[in-house]
Amino acid sequence: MYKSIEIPQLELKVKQPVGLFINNEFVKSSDGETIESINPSTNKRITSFYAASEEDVDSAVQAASAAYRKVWSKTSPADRNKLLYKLSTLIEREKTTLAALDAIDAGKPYHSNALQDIEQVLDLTRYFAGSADKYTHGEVIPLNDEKYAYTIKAPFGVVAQIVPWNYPFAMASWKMQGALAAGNCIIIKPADNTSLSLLYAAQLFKEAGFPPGVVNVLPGLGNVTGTALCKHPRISKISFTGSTAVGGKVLESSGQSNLKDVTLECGGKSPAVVFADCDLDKAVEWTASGIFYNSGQNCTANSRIYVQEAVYDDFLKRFRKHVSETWTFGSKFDVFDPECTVGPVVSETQFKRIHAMTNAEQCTDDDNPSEWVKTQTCEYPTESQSKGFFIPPTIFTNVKQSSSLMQNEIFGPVVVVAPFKEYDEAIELANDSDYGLASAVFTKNITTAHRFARDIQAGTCWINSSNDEDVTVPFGGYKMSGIGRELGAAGVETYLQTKAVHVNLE
Ligand SMILES: NC(=O)C1=CN([C@@H]2O[C@H](COP(=O)(O)OP(=O)(O)OC[C@H]3O[C@@H](n4cnc5c(N)ncnc54)[C@H](O)[C@@H]3O)[C@@H](O)[C@H]2O)C=CC1
Ligand code: BAL
Repeated sequence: MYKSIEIPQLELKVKQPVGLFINNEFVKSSDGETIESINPSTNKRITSFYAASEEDVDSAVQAASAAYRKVWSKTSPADRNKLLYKLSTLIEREKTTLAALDAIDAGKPYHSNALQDIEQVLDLTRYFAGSADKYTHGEVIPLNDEKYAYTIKAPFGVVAQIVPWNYPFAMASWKMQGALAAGNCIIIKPADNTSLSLLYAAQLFKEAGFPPGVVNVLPGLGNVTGTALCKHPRISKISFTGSTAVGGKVLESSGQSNLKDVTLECGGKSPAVVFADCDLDKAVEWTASGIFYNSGQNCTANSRIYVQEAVYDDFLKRFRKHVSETWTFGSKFDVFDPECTVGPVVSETQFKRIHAMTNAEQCTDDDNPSEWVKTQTCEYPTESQSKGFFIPPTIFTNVKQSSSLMQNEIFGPVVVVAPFKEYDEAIELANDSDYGLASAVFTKNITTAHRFARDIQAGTCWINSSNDEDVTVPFGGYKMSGIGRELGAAGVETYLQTKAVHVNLE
């Protein structure tokens, strides 16, 4: 159930679990199916691991249901606090390995990105440890002299969680730690192309003292393991992060099975609006990191930048220069090189998808590809330099608002920059999207800033920053970007249902 993975850049030898984690044990899948993990920096195989079948999903549900009934529903918030806190100390001990696994599996630059993910996981594990006895209270509601009511916040019991590949261990932790703090047992499916860090972390939950069956990790394919989780009648809640298309399928499966509660965190096409009165250099820095961090594979990436006409040319000049100097593959095409700030995209599928979108291979009547102006701030690596999925930071201008580049989520290091004249036009352009996840505004005018925050149709608005997250602040989307919120108090509350108790003293 373990394989050895060597990471020579850190002189690290990892004893990697490769089984399904059910009842605190790593086991083979019932049908013996496996998945290969590929290193996107090299396009070479790392290892393979077991993939859960429908039967395995059922075994995990049985394990989680039994654990909930016999043990976990009887634990106190204080016990859950202690277990989560202990978990945080183990994650801290294993920080290097967890970050290194995400670096080789997802192509994350180790120094500037993968380590930051684990720092965030540490913050949120401590935060949710402290939340276990704070966001789980009901309330008392006085009715009349003889009657009152109170509410109990009750966990769902068994919840399923499906996470994507852009922040493998961090996205899992956003969901797991909150659900556990609220008192649920969980079955979590990592993305099939980035399962290693979560499998490694599974053993830390056991070491921390979580009883068997409380945490189950089922790697597997979306249309097998994911579908079986979405349709299972004994799972009461599902939380999903990934594409809007699959988010729709999760909702559909819930409707066709048992109306399980659904939280969705889906795609985005987040605008950044740069007013002429802002600090232009700071706006350049924030919007560049807001699109090129994690190679643009962020649901909140500011992939559309609208700049007020008076500073449009100046912004573009400074933006191109800053990106070419700061956002780089590094000379070694190695995510462990401290110079590397732009890693490869996660897979060959994503590489080809982004290539097709940016080379007008999927154009509609609304596109104007012959007029697009495209700047790449560096070259693709040659075959001898790297066989990895590196895509140069790419800046488009002269793109119509209705164009696919402007409307569709690209999920790569690709940004479109366009001019606007006045506030009303800016807000209209910014809101012209099916998505509504995040937004950013750059201005020194306090009225403009807060007007924008009021008018923008998005779950997050950054004033004079971008893609700035904090585990205490709720996160989620308007429109087709999702349903519900994660992180902050919402990260626990979303895993609780309310029971009303009516008391009659007559
Ligand atoms: N909002 C976000 O953070 C993310 C957005 N995306 C968007 O989706 C595009 C495609 O990426 P994909 O890997 O195809 O995302 P995806 O939505 O297919 O994958 C996300 C997760 O859902 C699972 N899944 C896939 N099909 C499923 C199904 N039928 N039922 C249940 N679970 C299923 C996958 O195994 C994975 O764990 C990206 O280019 C990007 O635009 C992708 C990943 C994360
Ligand atoms: N930064 C975590 C959520 C996302 O952007 O995909």
